[in-house]
Amino acid sequence: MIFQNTAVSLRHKLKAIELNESQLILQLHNDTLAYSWQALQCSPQLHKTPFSHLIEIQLNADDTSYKHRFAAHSDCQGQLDNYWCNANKADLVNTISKIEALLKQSFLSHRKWLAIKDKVKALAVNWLARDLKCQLTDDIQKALASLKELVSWTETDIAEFKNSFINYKMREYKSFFDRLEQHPLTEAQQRACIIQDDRQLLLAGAGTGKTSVITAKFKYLLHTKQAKAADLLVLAYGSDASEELQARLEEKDQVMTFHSLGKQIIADVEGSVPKVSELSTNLQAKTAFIIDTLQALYSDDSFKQLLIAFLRNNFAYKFEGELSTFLNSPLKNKFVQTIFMLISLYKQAHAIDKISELETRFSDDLTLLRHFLVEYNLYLSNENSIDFDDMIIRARQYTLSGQYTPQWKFILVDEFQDISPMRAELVKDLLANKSGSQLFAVGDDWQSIYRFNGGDIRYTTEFAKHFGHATTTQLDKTFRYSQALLDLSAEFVCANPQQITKSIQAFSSNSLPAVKEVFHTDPMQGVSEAFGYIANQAPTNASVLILARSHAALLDKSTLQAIESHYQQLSITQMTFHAAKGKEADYAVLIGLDKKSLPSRVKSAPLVEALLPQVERFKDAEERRLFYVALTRAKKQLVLLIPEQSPSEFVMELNY
Ligand SMILES: Nc1ncnc2c1ncn2[C@@H]1O[C@H](COP(=O)(O)OP(=O)(O)OP(=O)(O)O)[C@@H](O)[C@H]1O
Repeated sequence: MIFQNTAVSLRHKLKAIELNESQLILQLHNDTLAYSWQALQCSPQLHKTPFSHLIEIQLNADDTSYKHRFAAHSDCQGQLDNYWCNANKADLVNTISKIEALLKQSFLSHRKWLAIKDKVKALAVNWLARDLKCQLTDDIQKALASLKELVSWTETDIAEFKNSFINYKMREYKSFFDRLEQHPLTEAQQRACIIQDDRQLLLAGAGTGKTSVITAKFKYLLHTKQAKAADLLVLAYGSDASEELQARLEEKDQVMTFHSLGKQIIADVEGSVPKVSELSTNLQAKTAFIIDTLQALYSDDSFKQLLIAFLRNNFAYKFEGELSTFLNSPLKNKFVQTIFMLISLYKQAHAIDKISELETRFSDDLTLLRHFLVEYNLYLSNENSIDFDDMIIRARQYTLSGQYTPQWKFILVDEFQDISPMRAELVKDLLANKSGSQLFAVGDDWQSIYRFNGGDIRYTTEFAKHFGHATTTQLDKTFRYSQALLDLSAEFVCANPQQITKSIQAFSSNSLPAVKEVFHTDPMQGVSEAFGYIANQAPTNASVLILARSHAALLDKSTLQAIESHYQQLSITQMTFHAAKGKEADYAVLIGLDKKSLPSRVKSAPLVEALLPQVERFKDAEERRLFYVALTRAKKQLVLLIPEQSPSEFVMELNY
């Protein structure tokens, strides 16, 4: 079809335009330009000017538009649109149907939406810039209606769409979610399984079923064929949690601690499982190493001065006699422990480039520490071994250098509130080196209690800042204890305004008061009164956890044995507040609740403090969370042994 220029003027460089199925041909006086319809960003547009027309052509290849003066035949625009639509409709219809399929197929993750948004934007430029002056076929009209809707989606529309997707999947997989665990999953638990954003944080409180959700999500991803077992990695904080998760999943190899993950990555690259140094596991070996190092270096006067200053500043120890005097003092063990802690923290801080900022403030202590580090590294290399920090450090190096290529599409991390910077960086590296991989972090900022091991609560409270755009949801029911215990423990922990507010309800009611107070003037009298009370009302085989802030505050072995043999109908275990994380029992008996012991204000060496994550502004923030952990272990009743003379300020603050 040819449209001749209807005006004759030198300003009109176009003689005619020719349209056929495949091309638009512009005949100029001295040239011919041919464009395939697909090369045109949108249908050429005729603009009416006072004396003529302009035909405007926009090429896909660049963003400039080309305009030619041309006096048009009246039907020219309709035909231009018609040819362009016919040639480009397959792209529109196919892209829109792919987008629709993508939206239905899996959860609308942030990355997926960004990709869809880009496509929608490009199509809108092509198709929606102006009304097309031709008859549109049904399939084009349908696709354009979808395009118009997608292009106008606001954040609220996206949220609504995601919500209806989740509701649809909850209906579709109802019987799966009902039968997955011993109990049907709650709506919040199901939602956490279905949501599959690139970065997802599930915030929970104590006893809200975090472990149930991790295992359920793992099984859901497999069941819905979004993942094969090899695509999934579950990371647990410690070996207890890892074993519990392994026990609940068939695909046991997919569950690891951070250390076993590091070990596996190293073994993969190096071809053999690395040997773990005895200095990491054996206290005697540690002590011998420190003594040997001290004896070897003590004759160096500068080392001696650094050591004397370190002991004075950190332990108020005055070096008066020989090295042997110090080595026979009770401080020796604490010194061994501190140096090993410093070696570990130094390595962790070094791995994330955090040492330089401490150089000036801790110049002497760092110099002393480096003496130990040199010897330590020599020891490990002679032994051809690594320590626990190396497992993560080396795994990161191999991942960053490309020697190791992670295969996991879905990384699920338990106890996220206690993740340390080095571990968080390893997770980031694994995600960055597997395109499209997703992170599901499950944590409870109210139970973050491992700062002394490098745990940094800010990875949870500022999750998106560290990991990028994220969907955060909460578990809203606790299955462990009554509303009364829930209220008092939540109020206590949230006295710190930095803790994230959560709305949690108790799943079941309990006829017993939340707390039984046992006031005492003598701790032993308190213990026997507490057990008398429990034995009176508890059914046979009721479980009891005796909990204390420190090992020193726990019952001595003979007292515990005496209680166990007196109350054989009860199943009694004792542990520290820290060790109780993740545990539950019918009754929790909290002991050692005196002013001096709780909150603990034991100070670490200043360099240790500086190497650990920043201290929170709120006073005793971590101690408060630790007490919250202890308060939330009891299913039936919490028994508080309160010294009449000097009760802990934490106990006085409880509102029941
Ligand atoms: N949907 C549910 N219905 C009934 N009980 C449930 C449900 N989900 C979990 N539970 C039960 O709740 C209890 C607590 O679960 P779990 O140990 O996973 O909690 P948690 O959030 O890890 O607790 P914590 O942080 O205190 O260790 C368990 O006994 C578990 O079986």
